[in-house]
Amino acid sequence: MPLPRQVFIAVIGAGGVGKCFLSQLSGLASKLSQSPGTPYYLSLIWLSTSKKAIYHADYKSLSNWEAGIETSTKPTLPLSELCEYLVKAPGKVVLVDNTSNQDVADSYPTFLKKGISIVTPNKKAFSGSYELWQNIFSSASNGTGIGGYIFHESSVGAGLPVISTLKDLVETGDQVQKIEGVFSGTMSFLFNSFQPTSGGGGKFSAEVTNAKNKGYTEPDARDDLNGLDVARKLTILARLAGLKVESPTSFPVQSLIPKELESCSSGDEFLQRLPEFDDQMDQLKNDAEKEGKVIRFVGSVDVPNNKVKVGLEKFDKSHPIAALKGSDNIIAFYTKRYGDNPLIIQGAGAGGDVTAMGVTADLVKVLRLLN
Ligand SMILES: NC(=O)C1=CN([C@@H]2O[C@H](COP(=O)(O)OP(=O)(O)OC[C@H]3O[C@@H](n4cnc5c(N)ncnc54)[C@H](OP(=O)(O)O)[C@@H]3O)[C@@H](O)[C@H]2O)C=CC1
Ligand SMILES: N[C@@H](CC=O)C(=O)O
Ligand code: NA
Repeated sequence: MPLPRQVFIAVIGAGGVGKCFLSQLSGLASKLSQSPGTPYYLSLIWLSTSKKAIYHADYKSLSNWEAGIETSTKPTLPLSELCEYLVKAPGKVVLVDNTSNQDVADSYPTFLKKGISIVTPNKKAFSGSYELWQNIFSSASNGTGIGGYIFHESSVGAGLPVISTLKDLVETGDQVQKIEGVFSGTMSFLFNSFQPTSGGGGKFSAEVTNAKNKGYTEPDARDDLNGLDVARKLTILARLAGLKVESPTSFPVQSLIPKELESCSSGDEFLQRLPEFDDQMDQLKNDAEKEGKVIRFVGSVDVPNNKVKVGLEKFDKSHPIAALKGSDNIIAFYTKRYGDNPLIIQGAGAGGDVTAMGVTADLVKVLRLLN
């Protein structure tokens, strides 16, 4: 029987998602090490945050990473040096980007061209410029060339199988006509708690803080409230459906950031001042209530008409979108094959563990391909 091959794992980002991923990785690694005949075993060789890193020059596996990264005094390396370090590893490498950093995203083509595979929940790589999107996929192998593999399931709907489903629809020749629903765990949680269908609900600003504390928001919650997070997800889905969307700001996106707070210099200052605007949100809620409706933050991609939009809409209380709970997303694919009854995916759309699950599942897909 051939000896199992070592696959080296490098992780950038150890926040809410990163920590959950590392815990799932250790479960996966120990499961693999106990299964007879496994073709590979996993070694964590790199872990970094924005300032610090832990790694060994001789590619020895990292142990006790949690304390290690906490107490490390080693500065992180520039991305070009990280790439050089990983390229020289004595085996295949998978880079796991658990940041929301644009520079890391911009460097994917470089890593991929060197044969390093990537799995990530970072939306910025796939919703930045169309040129970056093309560069990433022309540098990747995904079955054809010599580059690394890339998967990004958790960049839309966290661990929910949204991207894999859309790819399956497109690759099997279905025609996607419309994709619509609730694409943000934060926005879902905010409106489900601020205006539940049963009445009552908390103050909008307090729910924003709750969403942040639960790990649903982007590192800066303004990236959720300005609609850009949903716009990024729709950009990704629209591109996968065949539309050449130039950027997440190339279509109408409604922002919930009050004008007066657009100039806040930090996310913390923004959260501190947000309660001053609770009355404005209450007004929207009361207006909807008078019509017997609730407000929810939704988005849609209309493929034949090449239209994408993101913003608030009112829904009857009996509508499935109105009845969502917690951080649930609901995503409906209207296609030629599915006709009037769309294919629907629903479930938690944010949170460390459910997001890390999509990343870990992508890692398993890469491992199968590396085999
Ligand atoms: N949270 C969720 O529910 C979901 C998140 N995602 C995506 O997952 C990613 C991570 O989110 P989350 O874990 O919540 O974010 P956090 O803010 O909790 O963690 C981000 C981590 O990335 C690190 N980081 C930031 N910039 C860099 C950099 N340039 N180099 C190295 N490390 C860096 C941070 O380090 P430091 O602490 O030093 O700043 C931190 O460890 C994001 O792209 C997000 O959009 C996707 C779906 C759902
Ligand atoms: N902030 C995002 C995280 C997942 O993509 C959200 O709330 O949906
Ligand atoms: Na997903």
